[in-house]
Amino acid sequence: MISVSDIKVVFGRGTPLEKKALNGVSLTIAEGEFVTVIGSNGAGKSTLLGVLAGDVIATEGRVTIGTVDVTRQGTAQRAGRVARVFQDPLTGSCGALSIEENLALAARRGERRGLAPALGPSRRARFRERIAELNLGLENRMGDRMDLLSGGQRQAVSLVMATLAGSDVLLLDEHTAALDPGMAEFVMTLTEKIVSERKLTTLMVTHSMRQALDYGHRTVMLHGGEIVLDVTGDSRKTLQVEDLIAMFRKMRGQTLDDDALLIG
Ligand SMILES: Nc1ncnc2c1ncn2[C@@H]1O[C@H](COP(=O)(O)OP(=O)(O)OP(=O)(O)O)[C@@H](O)[C@H]1O
Repeated sequence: MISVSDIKVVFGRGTPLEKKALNGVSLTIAEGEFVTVIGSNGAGKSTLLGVLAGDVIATEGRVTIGTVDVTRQGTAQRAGRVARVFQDPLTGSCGALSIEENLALAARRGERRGLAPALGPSRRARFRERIAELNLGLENRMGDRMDLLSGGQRQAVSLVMATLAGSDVLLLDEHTAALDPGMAEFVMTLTEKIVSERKLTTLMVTHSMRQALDYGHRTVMLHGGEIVLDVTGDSRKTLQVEDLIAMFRKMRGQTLDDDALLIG
C-alpha cells in the first residue's frame, strides 16, 4: 500500500520563481491497485511520481510505502521497491550497454555493490527467458547495444527491467507517449499483463484520456497541484473521454485545441 498524506512541494521557496507544484495531496493506493493520473501541463503529475520515487523530497507531508515511512528517503534507498519507466525510451536504460547488461544492472537495483558476478549462466538463462516472453525476437539479440533497439522495443525491455529487482511499486511517466499508436498499444498490453501478474501497485501518468479510462482500476486528475477528481468502480465505468475533456476545459477555462491528442 502507498499512502501520501497532505503532501506539499514548493520549488524555489522564497525566490521570485517560487512554485507550489503540489498543494496538499493525499492519496491512499491499495496493494496491486493500478491508478491512472491525468492533468494539464504543470498540474503536478511528474512531481507526484518524483515524490514517490524519491527524487523530489516533499516540503511538507508524509509518504509511506507498505509500513515504511519513506518521506525523507532518496531514490537509492527506495530503488529496490520502486521501479520507474520514463517517457523517453533513452532515459531508463543505458544505450551503450547490451540488453543483457542492462538487465543485469536492473536486477541488482537496490542491492549494495558486491563482488558476486552479475551475469552468471543461470541469470543469463533467466533474462533470456523473460525477454523471449515479449515475442519480439529480442532473445536472439541479448548482446546488442540497447541504442540499436526501436523506442517501443526499448520500452518493452524497460518494463522487464522494472520487474527484475522484485519492486512492488511501478511508476510509469507517459511511457508510451513517444511511441507510434501500434507500439503504444503493444506496450500498454504488456504493462497490464506485468502489473496484474506481479500485483504491482502502479501509477501511470498519461495525457491520453482514452488510456486513462481504458487501463487500470482508478483515475485521478490533478490540477494546480491538487486532486480534483478521483474515480473508481462503477462511476469510472460510466465516465466517457468526452466527460474528462469537458472537465479539462472547465478547469483551464479555455477551449482545448488538442482534443484529438487527448483522445488518442
Ligand atoms: N525542479 C523544478 N524547479 C522549479 N519548478 C519546477 C520543478 N519541477 C517542476 N516544476 C514546476 O512545478 C509545476 C508542476 O510540474 P510537473 O512537472 O509536476 O507538472 P506535470 O503535471 O507533470 O506537467 P507536464 O504534463 O507538462 O509534464 C510546474 O509549474 C513546473 O514548472
